[in-house]
Amino acid sequence: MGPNYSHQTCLGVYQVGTLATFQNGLLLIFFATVLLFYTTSLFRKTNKRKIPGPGSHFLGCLTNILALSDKRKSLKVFESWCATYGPIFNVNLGPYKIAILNSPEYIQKLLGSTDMGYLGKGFAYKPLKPLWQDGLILSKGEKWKFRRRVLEKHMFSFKTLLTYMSTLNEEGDKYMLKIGERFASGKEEEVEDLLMNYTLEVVTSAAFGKSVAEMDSFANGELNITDTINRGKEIVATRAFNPCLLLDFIWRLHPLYKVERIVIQSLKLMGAAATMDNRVIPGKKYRAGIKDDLTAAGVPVDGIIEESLTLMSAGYETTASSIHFLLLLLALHPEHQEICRNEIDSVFEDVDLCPSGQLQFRALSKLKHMEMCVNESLRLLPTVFFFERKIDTPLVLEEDLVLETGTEVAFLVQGLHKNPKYYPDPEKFIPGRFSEEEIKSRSQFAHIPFAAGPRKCIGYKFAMMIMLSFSAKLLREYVLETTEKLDEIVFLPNVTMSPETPIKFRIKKRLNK
Ligand code: HEM
Repeated sequence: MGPNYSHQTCLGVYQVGTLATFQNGLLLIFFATVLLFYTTSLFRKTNKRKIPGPGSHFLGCLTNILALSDKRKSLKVFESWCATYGPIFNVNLGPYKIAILNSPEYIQKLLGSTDMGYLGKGFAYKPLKPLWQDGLILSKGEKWKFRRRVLEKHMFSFKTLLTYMSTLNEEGDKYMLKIGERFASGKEEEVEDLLMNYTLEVVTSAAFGKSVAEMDSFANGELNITDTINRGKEIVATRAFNPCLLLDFIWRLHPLYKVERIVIQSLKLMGAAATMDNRVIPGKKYRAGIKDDLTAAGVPVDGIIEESLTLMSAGYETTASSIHFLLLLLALHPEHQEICRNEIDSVFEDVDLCPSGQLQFRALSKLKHMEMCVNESLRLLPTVFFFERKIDTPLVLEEDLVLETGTEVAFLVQGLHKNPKYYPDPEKFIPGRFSEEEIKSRSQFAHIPFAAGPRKCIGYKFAMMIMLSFSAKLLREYVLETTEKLDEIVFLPNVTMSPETPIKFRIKKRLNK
């Protein structure tokens, strides 16, 4: 062997004999292959930690679609996935693979970032597009940024929010009377339709300076806003939960496709009515609405229509359902109702905070227990139970855990909100979880009923004002009771979370005021 190994280089042994050269060549190839395999597997390990989840086995796509096929059970399935799979997991819905972020730390990395690559919406919003067009919820990039800035400045600034108090008082008082009439017999009744009409009224007044009746008169009585939006919801929920129906050629064969055409026509009427100038009636003062401000900012008529439809659809039903769930939880917890009522009484009896029974903006900040109850009810029963992004910039969660560009990333809000690490005894209604100290001790990304970060709900402060002022007026006048049991109510994933059957209340006039 001696003479053949006489020439050595730093890279290895240079052979003179042919056989030796061949053998060593094989060895070299072998080692190179091992090295390549090792480094690529290392590379894979550093960049693609295996993400667990119900969709990670080879039949995942089928089992996940089947698991969600029964709408009565789907919200519970979401919750059980969140409880089982930890801070991140994959769900596989046919052509769509979705990474679910299920820990405040990971959620903060995406929602807390201002990177425009994290602000785009994913496949689940496709059914909304024909209805809401390219309004704020669906738009992205510079268009979204500009419209968001204009709407924040004109519709949701502190100064503008203050002006909504008069509508909240006026409409609130009107609906207290309607509630009194509905429940006068002492029988159990539903209240959801009244809440929907009330929030529709306050949102249209704020956004367009018009009442619902005025909007309808502009459309020559052809418009039923509630029906239009309810049918729209049915269409969106049907498509969103059946990935096949997201394919346009299949959707066109579905019976609801024809209904969608009618809903689109009706929405066009609604958008047009929202943007019409108010009739001049001597002595009548209108709110300005967003039209003039958006026009002045250079938004074209089509843009004003799409933003009007978006604000109305996004704002009224979410808020009505959130009040509905709050009333349910207060009816189930008379002890908290009573604490709220004491607090409300002291506000109503203060002539500065509530002159002539009209709640002032700063009165709302005194309703501390009420606000904790609102936050706790949004934790337990978050109306918007799901939202999603499609990322255009890689998202580094850990050194070895990176979500690539193009990944669909979703948030299952109720599952996150029931993590015992952040909310011990998560099924219980404990408003004290939202005391100032408790809030400070927890990541703000552990409570996301309005999402979070730059694309957080633009109307959340307005929604809080509506919820607080309405429930304060209600508890001042009435006592809420129910024979419902929370764990027996089936909630459906109808775009927003809705009870399968109407929730019944007994709302009695208060005797000890
Ligand atoms: C309790 C009531 C409400 C809840 C729970 C709620 C929840 C949410 C959530 C979770 C998002 C984020 C959705 C996503 O990222 O896809 C959102 C966005 C939005 N919400 Fe709300 N919302 C409420 C009330 C309102 C109100 C009163 C308005 C307006 C009048 C409104 C208008 C909007 C708009 C325009 C967006 C899109 C913001 C953007 O993408 O920049 N919402 N809302």
